[in-house]
Amino acid sequence: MILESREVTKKYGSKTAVNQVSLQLEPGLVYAMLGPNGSGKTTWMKMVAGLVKPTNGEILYQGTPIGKESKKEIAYMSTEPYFYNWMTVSDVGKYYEDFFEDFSMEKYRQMISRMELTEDMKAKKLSSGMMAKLKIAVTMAREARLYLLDEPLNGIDLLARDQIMKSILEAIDPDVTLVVSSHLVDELERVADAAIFMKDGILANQCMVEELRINQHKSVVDLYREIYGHGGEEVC
Ligand SMILES: Nc1ncnc2c1ncn2[C@@H]1O[C@H](COP(=O)(O)OP(=O)(O)OP(=O)(O)O)[C@@H](O)[C@H]1O
Repeated sequence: MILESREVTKKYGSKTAVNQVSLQLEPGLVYAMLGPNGSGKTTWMKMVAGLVKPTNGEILYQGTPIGKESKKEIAYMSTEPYFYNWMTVSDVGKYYEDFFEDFSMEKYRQMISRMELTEDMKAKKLSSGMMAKLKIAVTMAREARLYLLDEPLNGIDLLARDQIMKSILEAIDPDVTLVVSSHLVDELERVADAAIFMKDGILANQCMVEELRINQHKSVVDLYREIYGHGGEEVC
């Protein structure tokens, strides 16, 4: 196990964004984190990244509470804007290199070229899809053990999405863990080993994609429809 979330709760005033979420992540697996808007995906990821403190419960990274050390090995890509307008793609790499010991400039250059970006492009002139690609490139250029990608496919066109997911998967070692949130359920299903379903801050369901297919003859999309369409009583 690489990460354990033990009855983790986050409250913002009277709003409970994440409600007693207990789950375990195994090394080498790709997790699809699914759920409608406001179901708590981002809040949970931010807590794992050490950016938001749980109100209750604890998160253990390799058996130790998350903190300064875990931040060195957990790479988080947020949905929020990242870069200063004046930066070029090359400046973004240098900026990250200064921040993260595990940042590999070589890996960054490879990711940039796969994303069809060039080093002299200015951040302020990038389209939203190109900006999304740059965020992925800079995040995946870290040699982390756990990557949390919050909606990485947002703003990226249909044909580029498959290529980008492929680049993300190729950028990691086989024992590395990836958690990807997205509303593009069927696209994530194609690459995910496991699915985590969040609903109103609660962990509504969790399953292995292959087991779901073999044992219940269902796809992740089918289960998604059951959980969010009819109350979520099904357990996989
Ligand atoms: N800083 C904050 N202050 C107050 N409420 C917040 C804050 N951040 C999140 N929330 C609330 O917590 C709930 C969960 O939000 P969160 O962003 O984690 O959901 P999400 O599943 O990532 O949604 P989306 O798919 O829209 O990104 C929402 O009701 C949201 O309004």
